[in-house]
Amino acid sequence: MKTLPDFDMVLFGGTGDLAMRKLLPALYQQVRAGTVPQGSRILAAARKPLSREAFLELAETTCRPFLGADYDADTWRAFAARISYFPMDVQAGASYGALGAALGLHPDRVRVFYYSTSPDFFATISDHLGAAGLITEASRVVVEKPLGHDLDSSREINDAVGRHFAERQIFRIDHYLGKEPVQNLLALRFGNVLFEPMWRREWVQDVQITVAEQLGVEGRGDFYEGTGALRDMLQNHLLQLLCIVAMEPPPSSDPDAVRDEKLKVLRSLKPFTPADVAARTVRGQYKAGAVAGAPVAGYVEEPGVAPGSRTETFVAVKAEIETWRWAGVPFFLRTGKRMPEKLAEIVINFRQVPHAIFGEATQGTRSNRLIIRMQPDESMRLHLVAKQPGDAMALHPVHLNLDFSESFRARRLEAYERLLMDAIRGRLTLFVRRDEQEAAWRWVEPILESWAASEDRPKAYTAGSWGPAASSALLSRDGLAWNEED
Ligand SMILES: NC(=O)C1=CN([C@@H]2O[C@H](COP(=O)(O)OP(=O)(O)OC[C@H]3O[C@@H](n4cnc5c(N)ncnc54)[C@H](OP(=O)(O)O)[C@@H]3O)[C@@H](O)[C@H]2O)C=CC1
Ligand SMILES: O=C1O[C@H](COP(=O)(O)O)[C@@H](O)[C@H](O)[C@H]1O
Repeated sequence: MKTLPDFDMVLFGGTGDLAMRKLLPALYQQVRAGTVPQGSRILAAARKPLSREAFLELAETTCRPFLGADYDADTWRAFAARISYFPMDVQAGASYGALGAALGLHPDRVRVFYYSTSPDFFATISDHLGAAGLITEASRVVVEKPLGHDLDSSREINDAVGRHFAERQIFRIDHYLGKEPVQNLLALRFGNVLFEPMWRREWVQDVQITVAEQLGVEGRGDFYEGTGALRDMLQNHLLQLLCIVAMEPPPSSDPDAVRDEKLKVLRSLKPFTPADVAARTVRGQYKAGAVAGAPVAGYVEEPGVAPGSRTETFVAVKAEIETWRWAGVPFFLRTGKRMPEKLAEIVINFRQVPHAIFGEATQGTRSNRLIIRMQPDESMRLHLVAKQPGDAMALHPVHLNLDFSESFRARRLEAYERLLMDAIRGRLTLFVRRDEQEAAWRWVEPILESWAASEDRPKAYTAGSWGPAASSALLSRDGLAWNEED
């Protein structure tokens, strides 16, 4: 892998869940891969009044389980040597002095500010960085999702960040875009001629996107209460996946060429009327149950969750794209916490053969579908039927493995690892542009408004199930069912 340019990365929220589970492990992996130049530095900042040594101890203990067999003490030492820690309140302008002194004057050196804190701080941090003169031409800022809680608040944050950083310096991260199978889907669609003629309403019956988690809110109840599954997952991750499936071939892989096409998809999504919200969305909230054989509490019993909370932990939506390519093809999206398994997949269900010369055997539900799986395993499989060896013309479901993981022995990069490296290199293709983000908010807002105005509560589902029964009904009304393929 190519070496990165010399960089300084300032990690606001350096003691937080995201930093410890994803960001520091991603940087460690790059040190291990030998791509991080000797002089590059990681400057972690958070409120806790820790010494550098205490922070490093906390980081090692917390990150180690996420590194698994890739942890080794020598590499960790080499990684830790690049880290410093700044105890500071990001709201206090005076606390940026020490950070500025450490960063020094290096106008050409890549400087990445990663905002891994609540989005409530993004404007303030940007203002203080600007006032302290810490934003150079070679600076970038990475902002986490969800950005705001609706269109207006996302605009306010984008305006505030945009007062100090040009759009080309703003990296709005959506880690689902960094997942290997998503990259591979782009390669499959735009690197081959085979699928393009079939990638349209004439041949595609429906598309299903599922992101299911076994986890609950994992101590993030306070955060989740004001967020819910629609804002936390669907507004960003699932809609970005939908864009990758549905976009027209871009003229190049240039960031704006790709993002222009995604924007067109978001702008072509059929808007929701209040009646549509009732008919085309389902929201659920888990109650006590069992996941992976262990009993788990219901959402309202989680710390930080208000009694009687109406926050949804599950959402399913039927989306429609009003273009010649996709008219009439339903895109079903669902995501939820405390589901039976961790599963993230995109299923493209192609139409069945128009005339079945082999009888019913070719009409089975298992064939003519492409499954792009991001979790738990990473794979891309085309499900077909083939003749079973032997005398009789008996057909049997088979699949072609399209990601050729056997052919490529290189280590697969974790999504955050790829995206952090892209941010350091200044590559914007896998990051979300402001207009895309706002189009996504515009589309989900009527759902949020209808839910807020409604007397109805989210439908209860037992932890460890696939969500409320209404989720299956959303598809069965079209004579369809969620994929249950292994
Ligand atoms: N966790 C996840 O899986 C994901 C998180 N995100 C987003 O990433 C961001 C961070 O999330 P997460 O790590 O979970 O949040 P946490 O609550 O775990 O961490 C928040 C971090 O912000 C720091 N912080 C809070 N207040 C201040 C302050 N006044 N001054 C300085 N530092 C402060 C905390 O420091 P201290 O510990 O010292 O108080 C802590 O390091 C959020 O925007 C979230 O929406 C996005 C996708 C996934
Ligand atoms: O962005 C988020 O994603 C995680 C799930 O990510 P995954 O890569 O593990 O599927 C989710 O748990 C979290 O609530 C959300 O903020």
